[in-house]
Amino acid sequence: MISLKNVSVTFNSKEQDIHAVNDVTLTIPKGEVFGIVGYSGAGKSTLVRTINLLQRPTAGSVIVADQNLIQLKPKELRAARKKIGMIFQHFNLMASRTIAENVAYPLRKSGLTKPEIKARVAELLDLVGLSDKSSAYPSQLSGGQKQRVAIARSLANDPEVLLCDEATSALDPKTTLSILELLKELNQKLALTIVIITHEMQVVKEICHRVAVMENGHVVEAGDIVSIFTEPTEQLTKEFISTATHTDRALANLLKHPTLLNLQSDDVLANISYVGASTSEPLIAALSTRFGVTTNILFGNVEFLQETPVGNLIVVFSGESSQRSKAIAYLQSNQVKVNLINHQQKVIQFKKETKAI
Ligand SMILES: Nc1ncnc2c1ncn2[C@@H]1O[C@H](COP(=O)(O)OP(=O)(O)OP(=O)(O)O)[C@@H](O)[C@H]1O
Repeated sequence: MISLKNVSVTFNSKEQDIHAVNDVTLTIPKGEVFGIVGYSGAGKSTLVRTINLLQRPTAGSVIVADQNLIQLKPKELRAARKKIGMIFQHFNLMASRTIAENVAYPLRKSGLTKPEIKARVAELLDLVGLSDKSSAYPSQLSGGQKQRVAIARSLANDPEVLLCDEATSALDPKTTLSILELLKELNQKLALTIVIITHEMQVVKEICHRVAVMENGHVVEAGDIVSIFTEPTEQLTKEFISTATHTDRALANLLKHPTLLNLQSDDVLANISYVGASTSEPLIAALSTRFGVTTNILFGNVEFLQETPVGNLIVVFSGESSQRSKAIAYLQSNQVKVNLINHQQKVIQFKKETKAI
């Protein structure tokens, strides 16, 4: 559906050239929800704006629905753009027009008659759950409702692609979830291809099939959501993931209060993680019966990524050293990853870090 090949965007200024996007190649198939994450300034907005040529790349090609947008004449490009909807962080609604008029706006040159436009607007407002707000004005709506109107408007011309530029960043967590639910529904109902840019891994985790991580204009890592969450290779990706799984924060809290850990000489602290149908419970029970090793779970986070369960636990293994090693090998042979945590070193490091702050 979308193919970006060696796309670069350079902004020239007197002082310096800014390489906002640097040689990015990405393919997004039809019907996929694709996330682009990165810190502020990574180049996400610039990259996503090349998909509808709001930003013309300095180099590379942009192919959407088998058309190379860069080679299109202005009239052809206008037609192609109708098939690419876009929503923004601040909704961009017209304050002086009603909700129905806002949604009808993209249809003004569609060739539809007035009654046809009215029917289409009613259908779109129904799709986003706002049929009762058609005569209201944007100022009378909550942020979540305004984003629903923006979504209805972006769908007016039946697009095949929807670009979402930080679409939930101005919303509270509950409203964010409801907008993500709506996007998920539209993706499934309309086979809409969705590209979401965000700095929140939580958003990616909720809705995306695949994700790309950006830094300094480059895509540093990309992959399906389960692989990225369970086997990230880049440090930046790991940082983003820990914000969504909360494991790092839990570990920091435990290290801040070593009495909570209360480790004995035969104890080891570890972070264990697993993917897929196997749950940790029977395996942990087996460590006790097979090896005489007890497992104390200090923190647990189990969630579903695209219907695949992914578990992350912080545990203390207690038992005789050689039995502990056998128990850990047993977990590993059952596809459970075990990372031993050198807690003394971590506590020293943690104390240094907090002093530095
Ligand atoms: N029109 C422009 N002219 C000059 N520099 C620009 C322009 N647009 C973006 N930039 C620069 O390009 C880089 C990437 O910006 P971009 O907005 O794409 O990042 P981002 O990852 O979307 O960040 P944010 O999440 O803060 O929007 C930044 O250094 C930015 O200052």
